[in-house]
Amino acid sequence: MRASLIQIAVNPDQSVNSRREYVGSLVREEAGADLVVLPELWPTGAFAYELFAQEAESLDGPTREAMAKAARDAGVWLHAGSIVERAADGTLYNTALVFSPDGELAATYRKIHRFGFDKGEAVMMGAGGEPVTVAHPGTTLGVTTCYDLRFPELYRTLVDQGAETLIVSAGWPERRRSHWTLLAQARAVENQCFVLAVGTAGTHAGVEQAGHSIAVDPWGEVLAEAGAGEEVLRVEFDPARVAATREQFPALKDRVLGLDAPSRLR
Ligand SMILES: O=C(O)CCC(=O)C(=O)O
Repeated sequence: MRASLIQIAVNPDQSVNSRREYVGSLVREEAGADLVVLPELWPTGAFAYELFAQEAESLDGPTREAMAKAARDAGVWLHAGSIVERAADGTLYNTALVFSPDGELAATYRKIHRFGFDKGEAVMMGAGGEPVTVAHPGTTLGVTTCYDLRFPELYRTLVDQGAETLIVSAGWPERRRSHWTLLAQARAVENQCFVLAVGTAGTHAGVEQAGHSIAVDPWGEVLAEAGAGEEVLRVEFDPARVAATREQFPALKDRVLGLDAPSRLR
């Protein structure tokens, strides 16, 4: 399985349309990959809150059109990062789009854990409520977005749904880069899954981005890690290692279920 993690900078001087063209051209260059993954909210930038309403689009909008075409042209499975989705009732969502190689929209995922506490997407967007897996022919994908990475119970749910490769599409700040790396490895180890975590580079809306997209194997070893700048991180892995790891070290079988705490502690 060959995966390409496209780590771009969200340059505020570039129009959203020209960024769509740019990202489409980067996806086309990955023809031959089995999976291409883009970061969270790359059309606007994850922290460019003032653009959310202005650039919100429906699931039939310009990003879907551009990314469907890029997936088709390249003949790849494409996790096209996320967009600010405007739903029919006007609610905004941080919604990830996954395309099959014929350009069909194979899945959408509305981010469940909204970031910002009392500002940003936490107040501007609705919360998704459905964990999403995708039956890629090589491996079952679990689809997650950025802040979700801090909530292990979501990943356990995805594992229960059959996920073997956990995708984290993000716009993670440099200030908490150590958490990013640590949590990506933790989610891989505890779930005995591959983790493909893709962030953005550069600075937008005054928030320096961590970059450092990372691919981790089911033993927690880092297969590849990007630097801080724009980069395409290419990684090859054998999805059969998930089953092999779970057989050799069957910790998932020792789970004790039913210990759930109240859903909100504060
Ligand atoms: O949890 C974090 O530190 C970063 C989360 C974030 O930036 C996001 O979800 O957009």
